[in-house]
Amino acid sequence: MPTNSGAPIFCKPQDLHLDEITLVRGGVAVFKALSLHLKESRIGLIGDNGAGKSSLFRLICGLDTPQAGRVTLPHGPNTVGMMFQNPDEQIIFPTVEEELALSLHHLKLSRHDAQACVRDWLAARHLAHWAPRAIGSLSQGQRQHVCWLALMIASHSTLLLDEPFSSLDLPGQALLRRDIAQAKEQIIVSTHVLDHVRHFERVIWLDHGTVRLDGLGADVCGAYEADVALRTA
Ligand SMILES: Nc1ncnc2c1ncn2[C@@H]1O[C@H](COP(=O)(O)OP(=O)(O)OP(=O)(O)O)[C@@H](O)[C@H]1O
Repeated sequence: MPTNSGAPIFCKPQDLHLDEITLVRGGVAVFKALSLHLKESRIGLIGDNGAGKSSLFRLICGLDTPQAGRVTLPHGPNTVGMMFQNPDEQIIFPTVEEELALSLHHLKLSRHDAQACVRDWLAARHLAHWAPRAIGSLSQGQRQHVCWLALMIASHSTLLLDEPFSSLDLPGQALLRRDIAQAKEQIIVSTHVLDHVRHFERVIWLDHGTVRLDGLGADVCGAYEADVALRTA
């Protein structure tokens, strides 16, 4: 049974390699010979709309296959979990406990036992009342939170979070920031709100499918802000 209580234990981060990736979507080349080595525990992904952030995530988790090049995940694709920009693209079950039970499929439990595990896990996080709730009765932000819970209860090595703060209220954003800080998994966050990644050890600025800048969060976020200020002056 996975837990997230107590002090964070950082396992060895994934060592993801993208080598000379070319990806075409809708007839347009999103990436041409893109190479990245992703090994840090916390990585931010920033850039304008259409820069390629979601496309990069889709490549890493195997939803898209590159036309050329290779994505290498040392521990296999099942160790990568993704939180979609739109929770409705991710959630498939009608209740919270059923949705979270899906994340435990690797334990090969009966449906009854998996849902009991989910209820215990939620109770340990003071969220027992969420278990029976119908997904249809949740707000967009609450559904986004369910998607995050579904990732946390699973046993992935790497979590890809595509604009995970976009629908969350201020308390929800603070709680997610705390969860991200404490999580043992490698986490890559795509966001337009730079303060969520400015403190990260690494931020990658994507610009029309290329890496414009790659380095310390504070440096890369500052450079992107300066560029945006110039372009919008
Ligand atoms: N389903 C699709 N079919 C064809 N082209 C797509 C599709 N989704 C995205 N694209 C194209 O791929 C490029 C990269 O889009 P992507 O969604 O990866 O950008 P993004 O950086 O995540 O943008 P945003 O900040 O708006 O979420 C864009 O040129 C976009 O038009």
